[in-house]
Amino acid sequence: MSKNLSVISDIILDMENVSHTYYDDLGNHVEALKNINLSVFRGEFLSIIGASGCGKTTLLRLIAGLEKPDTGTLILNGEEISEPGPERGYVFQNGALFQWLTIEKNIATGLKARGVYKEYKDLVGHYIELIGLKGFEKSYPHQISGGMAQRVAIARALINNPKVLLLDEPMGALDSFTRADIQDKLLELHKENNTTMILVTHDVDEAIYLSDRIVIMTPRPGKISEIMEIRLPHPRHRGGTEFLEIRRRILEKLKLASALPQPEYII
Ligand SMILES: Nc1ncnc2c1ncn2[C@@H]1O[C@H](COP(=O)(O)OP(=O)(O)OP(=O)(O)O)[C@@H](O)[C@H]1O
Repeated sequence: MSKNLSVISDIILDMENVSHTYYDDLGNHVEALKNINLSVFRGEFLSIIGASGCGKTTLLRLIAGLEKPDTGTLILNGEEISEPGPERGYVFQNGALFQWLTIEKNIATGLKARGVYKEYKDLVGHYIELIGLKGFEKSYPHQISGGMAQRVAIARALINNPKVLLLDEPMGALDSFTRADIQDKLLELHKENNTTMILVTHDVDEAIYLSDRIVIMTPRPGKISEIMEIRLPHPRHRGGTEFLEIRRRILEKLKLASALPQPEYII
C-alpha cells in the first residue's frame, strides 16, 4: 500500500534556508546549495534526484553532520544537527566495507563503536539473514559480489537502528538485476524498521519504484525545483501506465531543469 503523506504530520527532519558554499585555496567558490527548505516525514522514503553537481551529496552530508551549513538550520527530532550521530546511518556509493574484517565483523562494527556489542550481538545474525547472506558470515569483502557488499553496507548502517538512513547512490555501480534485488531488499527493510530513508540517485525508475516523495534539484546554485508525491501502491510495476506517466513527467522536468540558457551573440 502507498502511504498517504497528508495524514503523516510527524516531521522528523526540518531544513530551513540551508545554504552551503565550498571555497578552494585559490579563492574560487561553488554555491553547492542555496536556500533549501525541506521537511522530511517520519518513516517516509524520500529520493533526491537531479543533474550532476546540483548538491545532492552535499545535502546528505549536511544531514549526516559531516558538513555545516553557512546559513540556515537542520533540525532532527527537535535538535539542531551539529555533528554525526548514531541516529543517522550513512551508506556510501561504494559500500566502503572494511576489507580486513569478515562480513559479520563488518556488520558488528556499529555496535562495537557504540559499546553495545555484548547486549545486541544476536542482531548480527538477524541482519545477515535479512539481507540474504546466511552462509557468508566468515567471508571477506573481496570474496563476495558488489551487490552482496552493498547489502552488507546497508545492514551495517541499519544495525544501529538509525532514525534516518542516508543512502548516497548505493546502487549506482551495480548491474540492473542486482540493483532491482537491492531495491526490493531496501523496501523490505524499510517496512520492517519504519526507518526514514533518504536516497540520492540518478535513476528515475529507482526513485519512482521506491519513494513516497521525489525531490528534484537543479544546479548552480543547487536548489529544489520541485517535490513530487508518488501515490502508487506497492509493489509498483515499472511498466505500468501510471509509472511510465510519472517517469515521463520527471524526465521532462529534469530536461527543463538542466537546459542551459541560450548564448547571446552580439554582432
Ligand atoms: N569538497 C568540495 N570542494 C569544492 N567543491 C565541492 C566539494 N564537494 C562538492 N563540490 C562542488 O559542489 C557542487 C555540488 O556537489 P555535490 O557532490 O553535492 O553534487 P551532486 O549533485 O551530489 O553531484 P553528483 O551527482 O555528480 O554526485 C559541485 O559543483 C561540486 O563540484
